[in-house]
Amino acid sequence: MAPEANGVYKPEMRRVPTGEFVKPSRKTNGVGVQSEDTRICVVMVGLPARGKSLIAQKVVRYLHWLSIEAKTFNVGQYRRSDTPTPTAEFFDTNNPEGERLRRAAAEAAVQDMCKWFSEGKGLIAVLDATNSTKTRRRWVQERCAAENIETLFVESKCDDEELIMNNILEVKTTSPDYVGQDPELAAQDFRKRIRNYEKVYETIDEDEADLTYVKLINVGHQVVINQIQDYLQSRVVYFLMNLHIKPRSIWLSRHGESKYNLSGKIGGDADLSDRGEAYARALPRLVAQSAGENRKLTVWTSTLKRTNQTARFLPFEKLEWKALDELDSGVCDGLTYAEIEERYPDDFRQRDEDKYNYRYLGGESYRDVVIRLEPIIMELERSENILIVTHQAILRCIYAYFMNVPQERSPWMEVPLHTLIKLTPKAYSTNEERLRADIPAVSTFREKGSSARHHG
Ligand SMILES: O=P(O)(O)OC[C@H]1O[C@@](CO)(OP(=O)(O)O)[C@@H](O)[C@@H]1O
Repeated sequence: MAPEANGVYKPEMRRVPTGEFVKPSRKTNGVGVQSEDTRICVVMVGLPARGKSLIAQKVVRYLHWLSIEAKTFNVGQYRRSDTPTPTAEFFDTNNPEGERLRRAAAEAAVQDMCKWFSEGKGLIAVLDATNSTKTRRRWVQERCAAENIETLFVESKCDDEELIMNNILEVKTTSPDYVGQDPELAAQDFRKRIRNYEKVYETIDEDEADLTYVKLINVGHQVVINQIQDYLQSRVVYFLMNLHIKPRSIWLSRHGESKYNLSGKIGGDADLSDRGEAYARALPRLVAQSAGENRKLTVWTSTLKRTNQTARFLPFEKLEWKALDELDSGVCDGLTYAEIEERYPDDFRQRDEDKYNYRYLGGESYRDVVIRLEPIIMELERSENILIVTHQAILRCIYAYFMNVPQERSPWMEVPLHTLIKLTPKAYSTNEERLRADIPAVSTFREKGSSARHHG
């Protein structure tokens, strides 16, 4: 039986030893929700430099990771086709030409979005613009309602000067509106633009009590929610509630080389090899080098011995998560890839064909792992200063979330042993640094399509 029969995901069915090659039906969105009829437009609201684009981009990335088709429609991009580098005066509401062009850009974006929905391309769109007046919001809501699209307004209110300054800094260096301009002049102009918006800005209030909305006050500080309608909306809201946009990094490492890694066996709960042990001893230095001597981190490990042994010399608080245990390889646990190819040739081939969806007989697929990792991602979004010591498949899934790696590629990424990865989320992408410990280890990487037999 297909574990997602009737489009309803039943967690208890996850480990049914069918080994069946399960490809989620088009009717499900991969998290097991039958939501074909639900289409949501997430409407961003807020002054410039309040992190709206960052929030929009994070929501879309999170949804993609969960296999929910989503897309951002950025009104600024539409406006730029007519007015590529406007000055602050363009945004003055007393400037009728500016008003006309801005309205036209909003209309073009909404029109494209409606087309995107009607072509069945996705479930959630994010309309990224200031939508700063009640009239504009009502217009968006009515336009969407006419097309049977739900609206979820997300207002980012922020009076934390440091956060606003950070955003202005980021904008003046990265915004396409100011390409090639003097950064100081760009910042001045941008501040003027904000003042123009402030003159007409209306926060969401009682007059709009019929709208579905979330107000994020100083992102991560306070959240007000109103009229949430359904499961998919509440899912987005829950994610938004956990967000903060303070600058931070996340550190990731696989455990040190294990005795199973040495012999090419997968799964199990083996001890570290001698070289793995050396990595565990070297890790505190490597972390200090990357995070700074005085930074206090919290270390998350799986419940398996190899991650605990790797983390044991780190002078930090440690937390064990079952959800971080390696992908369950079911009946193949303890075998080498060559043995799997020999005993289960069809499975071996099927896994190669679609590694993300292939579920081991009595075990898990990468898709299953993503679902069990969701609480980890939520907790990571809420936290700062986390180092995760985990396994190859788990690390690939977490990495894919931050780096927006598509499902066809994520299970095939090379994540070497004895390497510390530092990820630093930025407004429009995530920076990555890799620090290698000078301790050799086997490679556990197997390329798509390659026979495993000659590896023994
Ligand atoms: O999905 P693939 O590429 O098989 O990688 C996952 C495998 O990586 C391994 C090593 O080969 O993980 P681990 O890092 O825990 O040692 C196996 O235990 C696990 O089955």
